[in-house]
Amino acid sequence: MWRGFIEQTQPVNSAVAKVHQEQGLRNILLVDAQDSGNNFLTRKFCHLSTVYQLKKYEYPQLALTVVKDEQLRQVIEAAAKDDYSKIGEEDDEVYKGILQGHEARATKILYDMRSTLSDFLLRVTSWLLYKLLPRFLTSVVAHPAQVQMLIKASNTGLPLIFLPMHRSHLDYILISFILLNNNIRSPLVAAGDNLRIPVFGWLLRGLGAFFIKRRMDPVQGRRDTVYRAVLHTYMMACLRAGHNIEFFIEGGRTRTGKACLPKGGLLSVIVDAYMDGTIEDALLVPVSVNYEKLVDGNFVREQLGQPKQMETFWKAIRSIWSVLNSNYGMMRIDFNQPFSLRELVRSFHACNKSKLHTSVPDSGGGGDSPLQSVPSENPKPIKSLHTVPSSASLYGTDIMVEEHRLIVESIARHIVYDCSSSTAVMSTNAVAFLLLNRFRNGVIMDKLVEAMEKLKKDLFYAGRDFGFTGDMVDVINHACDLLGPGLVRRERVIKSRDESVVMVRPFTMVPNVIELSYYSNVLLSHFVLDSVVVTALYSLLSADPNPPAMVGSYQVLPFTEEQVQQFALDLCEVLQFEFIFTQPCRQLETAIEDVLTQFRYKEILLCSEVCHVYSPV
Ligand SMILES: CCCCCCCCCCCCCCCC(=O)SCCNC(=O)CCNC(=O)[C@H](O)C(C)(C)COP(=O)(O)OP(=O)(O)OC[C@H]1O[C@@H](n2cnc3c(N)ncnc32)[C@H](O)[C@@H]1OP(=O)(O)O
Repeated sequence: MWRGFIEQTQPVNSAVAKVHQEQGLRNILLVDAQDSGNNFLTRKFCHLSTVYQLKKYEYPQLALTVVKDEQLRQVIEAAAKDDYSKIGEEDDEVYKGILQGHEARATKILYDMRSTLSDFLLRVTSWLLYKLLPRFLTSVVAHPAQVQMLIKASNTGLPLIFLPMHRSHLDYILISFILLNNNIRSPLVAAGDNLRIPVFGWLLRGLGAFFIKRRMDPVQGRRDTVYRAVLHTYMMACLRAGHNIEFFIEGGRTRTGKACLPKGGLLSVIVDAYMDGTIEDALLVPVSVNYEKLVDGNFVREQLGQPKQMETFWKAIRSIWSVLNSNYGMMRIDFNQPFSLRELVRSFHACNKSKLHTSVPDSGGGGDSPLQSVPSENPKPIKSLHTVPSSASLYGTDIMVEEHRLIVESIARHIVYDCSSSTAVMSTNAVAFLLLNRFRNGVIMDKLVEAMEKLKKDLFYAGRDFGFTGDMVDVINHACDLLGPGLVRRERVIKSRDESVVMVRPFTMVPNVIELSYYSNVLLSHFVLDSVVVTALYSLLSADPNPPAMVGSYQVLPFTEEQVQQFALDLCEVLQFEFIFTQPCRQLETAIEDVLTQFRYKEILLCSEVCHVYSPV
């Protein structure tokens, strides 16, 4: 029901509010009317008064500065000379014509790209969002301490570079909304130019979007140097002018629920800006976002191989209308500890010096992965995971040194790893994970409750945060309601004459499983290395023709820990384009050793002097 224009300050759902209180979180959709002063009007129109009182920032428009940039001019001239030399004619008029063509193109690229961020538009949109968001989200939850940390970071005067995981179109809206309402300068956000659609494109541009091509060089093998130079110069100018910047390092929304491998193009510009002294430092802020229910529908069509549908004005209107009339539960946003770019680069230099001496060159020509950027304690040949190298900077003409590429890639991977391991686990993630991986044939409610408690405990000890608390039966029912009867069904089954139990089952048709696994995959980052080690153990076991000897209820495994470790490393190499297994500043070998130690601690594996013994459970 439309809530009218008299403004709501009471929790929409008091049970939800209680959960937030317990976890020390804050629903940012609620405005404390008491803070707005005692005036009747400011209490009644607290949203209006909130947006009115926001800190005013200047958002300089930079198109003119960029057009006049000397380095950009040089790239344009170089491109014109290149084209002119291909014609093979000596005629100044022809050259002038080509040059003008390139200049006109650069100007058009720039005007299509630039943001027109406006303080007024931000305030109006913020007010509108206070009205609209509660219609389809029960809460948008952030940690006040994290917001305070951002305010402190923003007070340093350094540019903040927000690097969120991308799950939904709501991500960037809510990030800007939170920043704005906490008096932090709103960022310029890199948007794919597929979003430059009528009306919405204009609106997004005014709210901070700058539009980029999703593929730098649409024609394979031909570098679009002019485009690259415009983008590079524009971003440099933005940093110089004190703008904060945001971009989705994964390059698009995840279709599977698991983190995508990062893209280095825009990040390389930020690193360049520090390296060439344009900025003295920048604070990189990884941001994790998660939704109880995904607002953008599902990606099943695309997962089944059908092409992505283009964004259009009418499609956007239809989606907004359908979103406004549904319930998507809670959205959770976590701002992680900002990294100083200067510190990152310094520590990379320090670590990498010794690493470059200890590592063995990769035969595939891919260079060394930053996965091994910290040198081993006992220098031994390090297994290198292949990466696809870039040989030139985004600027298009500079040759990029290998170390620069490694720094960018290492930072990018670190950010994605941090974001995915600090993503709060929602009720829907936990329920989908258990139903798909443990109880595909269904499970009675009591057993599911037990499994949820155990999962929660395991994740808690591993340092994961949750988007749910309270009675587990309620949590499961809430998750099942949100997932909907198309994915999970609950039915009462007769257990004995006068006893019936609730059975929870996932639908196991392919499209339903794909959709459910989107929710479940949020937990992949937590289990992936364990799974690799277990797969290594089983593979070694099944490769042995003799049945394993038994000692009591334990099987004796005829191989050493080193063999398991080596096999696990090989598996990681196979899966390197699917997962980031550990932080780049940590050795993969160490991470695998830690998994084995955990297995011994949990008595999944027992260790004897000659071999390993493991419980078949
Ligand atoms: C009040 C509230 C208001 C609320 C309301 C606010 C809303 C207001 C905002 C709306 C905003 C919408 C936001 C939508 C969300 C998206 O649209 S997400 C999609 C768009 N964003 C992104 O993709 C960002 C991340 N992507 C990148 O950085 C990509 O690299 C690029 C720049 C798009 C290029 O991608 P690509 O063409 O696939 O090429 P890629 O392989 O990455 O490399 C390109 C070049 O980068 C350089 N490069 C790549 N890797 C490296 C490396 N490791 N080291 C150095 N250089 C490197 C090289 O020069 C490379 O060229 P080559 O050497 O390969 O020739």
